[in-house]
Amino acid sequence: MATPSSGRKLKASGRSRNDVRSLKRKREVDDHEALQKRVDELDPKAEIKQFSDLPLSQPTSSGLEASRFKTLTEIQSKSLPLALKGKDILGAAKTGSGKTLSFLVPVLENLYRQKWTELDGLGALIISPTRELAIQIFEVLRKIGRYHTFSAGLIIGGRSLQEEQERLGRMNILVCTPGRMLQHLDQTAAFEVDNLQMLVLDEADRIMDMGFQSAVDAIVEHLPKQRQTMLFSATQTKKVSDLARLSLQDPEYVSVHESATSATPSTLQQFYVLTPLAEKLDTLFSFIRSNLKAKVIVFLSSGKQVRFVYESFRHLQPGIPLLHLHGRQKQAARLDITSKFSASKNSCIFATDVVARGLDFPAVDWVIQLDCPEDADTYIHRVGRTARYERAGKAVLFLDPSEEEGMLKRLEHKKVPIQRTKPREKKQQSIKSQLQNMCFQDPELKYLGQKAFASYTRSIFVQKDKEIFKINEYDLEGYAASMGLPGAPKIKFQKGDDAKKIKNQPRALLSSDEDSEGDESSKATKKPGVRTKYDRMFERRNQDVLSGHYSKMIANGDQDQGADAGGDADEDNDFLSVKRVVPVDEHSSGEDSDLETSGPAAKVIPGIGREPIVIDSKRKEKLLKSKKKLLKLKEKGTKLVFDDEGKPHQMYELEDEQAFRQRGTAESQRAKFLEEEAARVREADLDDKQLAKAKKRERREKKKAREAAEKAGDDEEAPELVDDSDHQDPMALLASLPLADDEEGRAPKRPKKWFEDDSDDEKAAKKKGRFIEAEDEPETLEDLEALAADLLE
Ligand SMILES: Nc1ncnc2c1ncn2[C@@H]1O[C@H](COP(=O)(O)OP(=O)(O)OP(=O)(O)O)[C@@H](O)[C@H]1O
Repeated sequence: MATPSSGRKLKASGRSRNDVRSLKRKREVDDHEALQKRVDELDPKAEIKQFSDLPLSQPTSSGLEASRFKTLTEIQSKSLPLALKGKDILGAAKTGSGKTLSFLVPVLENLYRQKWTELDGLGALIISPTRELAIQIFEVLRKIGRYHTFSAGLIIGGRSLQEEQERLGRMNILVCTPGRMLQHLDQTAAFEVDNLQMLVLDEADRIMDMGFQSAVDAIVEHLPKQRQTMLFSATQTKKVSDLARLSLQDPEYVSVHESATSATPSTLQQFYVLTPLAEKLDTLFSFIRSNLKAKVIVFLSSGKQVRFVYESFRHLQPGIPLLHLHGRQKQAARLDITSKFSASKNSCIFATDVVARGLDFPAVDWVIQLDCPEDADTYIHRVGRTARYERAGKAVLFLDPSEEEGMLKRLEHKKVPIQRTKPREKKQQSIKSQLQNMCFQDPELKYLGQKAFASYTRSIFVQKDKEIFKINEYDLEGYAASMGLPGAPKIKFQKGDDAKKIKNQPRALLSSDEDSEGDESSKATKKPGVRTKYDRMFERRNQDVLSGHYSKMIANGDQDQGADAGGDADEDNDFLSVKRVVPVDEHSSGEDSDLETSGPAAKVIPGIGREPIVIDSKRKEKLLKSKKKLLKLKEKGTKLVFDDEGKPHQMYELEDEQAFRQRGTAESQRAKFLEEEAARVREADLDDKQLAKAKKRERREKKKAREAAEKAGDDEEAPELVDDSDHQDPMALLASLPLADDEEGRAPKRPKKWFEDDSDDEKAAKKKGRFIEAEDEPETLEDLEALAADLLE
């Protein structure tokens, strides 16, 4: 391709525009042919040291030069000649050793040599496991590819699908995350991949593992089989099944640390400290306090752990800027945080494994692994955030005594040199009481702590390597206390969960809104209720990591029911939950009463079922004093019966088994019970019948008397038939009312509406019929006798 300077020279010589164009084209053709020839002649085993010695196009060479890349790293020197020749590559090299250029340079070059244009569609697809890494790769591509005319795009979600769809059709090179890419392949009609020449998987072992398995397999299904495929990772494997899944053809395995004595950079110093679970927050805080001028990354096992440690340490103000990063933050916030950390000279970032792979933060001094990594590979990637590209760096792994033996064995097996160190006694300080205080005063922090505790315990429980992670050997009570919690929350475990599968699940599957800090389900289920000043406060304070937790706490008040539904379904997947045992009167006296201390004007109505209600204004107080309102909030009560001594009992209680057996076998007791009950029913039946008979007789007599009075035309005397005592007795009064068949007492007939059918009339007639039947139906022998006597009369 002609550079701007060559164009100016040609113009100056006075040739016509067409001449210039055809000359330019010829030169390009010559360039391409010469370049192809150089590549064909390139010895793949040649030890090339400089980029300038490689057969590279002018735009790529210029881009590398402008980015100040001159000398090749070992992995680049070994893999680039092969990759430029179009070979499939399995590349393995230590963290920070320059793998990114090992695949980006061939991507640019191989498309360039094929004279790829916009009309040719997608030529290369680069897949990364995380958004941050995809962004980073894209940035490097932009830097070294700045003189090329290819169009390149970043497909990582976080913006509207439609927006991405519109641009997708025009892209030559795409950097993407698996989930989003698959979404486009399935949904974007104009997106053609039939022409694809190259597929690259960065952090390939991670992309090929369980969490991404189905997405990656589905993506590969869409791609043409005839292509160049390159896999890179610091922990690359030669798993045959993976190679088959990606249909690699005679891949070249390029490994630069297989023969090395260590799998980690030689400039990295690695230590571990034995610190029981209950002391590790103290040790971490003491460490941070002693390294205020350093740039530190602290790895934790879950987003909730990250949030709790970040939030509580922030309150303790250790004297160094604190940041936190996890997969559930909004994309913009994540970008902001990564760039803040990159730019900072001294700061401490608490993070999940979302930053463990590939991220190239400059000049990180320390990598602390507060929670033990799930395996040695994760360890290697985490420590790889420091000591990058020949720089020095230090890493400390915190190990519970129960984890020591198992983890050291795994690290040794992976050629990780690590030595024990001890925290300085003098510098060790305890933050336990401060955390207790904070949790007591701040229910949100306590809630966050409980969630963090649960997620930590869960992460231990679901770990596959039981030689390292022995759940019963951790001092969980002590850990809860060290977090400032009033007790270890009860955790309900569900067996059969696969740690890696859950952990590695693409976010799109974990939550429908992969960017949202909170989860959709809780949004959807949140009922409109009384907005308290705390609600308003948290809406304003949406920068605070706790606000999401507060709203969940409110939305998911039935924690104590052990339900945990809706609340944290996003991350917990509901295979375990915090299960607080709340005594009946706890709200009034125990734990949650500290809600009261969180606002001077706030009151808490305790013990009305699911959650305390914070009242912050007189109007609301009045509102809630209404019995009707309270009844709505109340759970349905349980019916109790009281014995002679006034003790409450459930309606149905199981009696003492021994006493039951003493009374005979169940069968005999049943027979006896049936017999007794039958006798009782017979007796009651008799009484009922007699009563009914007496009433009927009375009614008949009254009717007769009334009829007699009517006949005599002496209507005024009729009421006299109802004596005084009858007025007191509602039954008697009812009996004096006109009967249903009595014309006078009948309600005036309603005019029939047009849309009415006759069924109502029929029903009424039937009803009437039944009523008359019931009135006159003889039930007993005495009834029949009375009826006969009536007839005879
Ligand atoms: N040839 C080179 N000359 C100078 N610097 C280089 C060269 N290659 C890479 N680097 C620099 O080295 C650092 C690490 O490179 P890169 O991120 O590619 O490492 P990596 O092997 O992919 O690491 P990880 O395994 O952690 O993903 C980057 O800052 C990059 O700019």
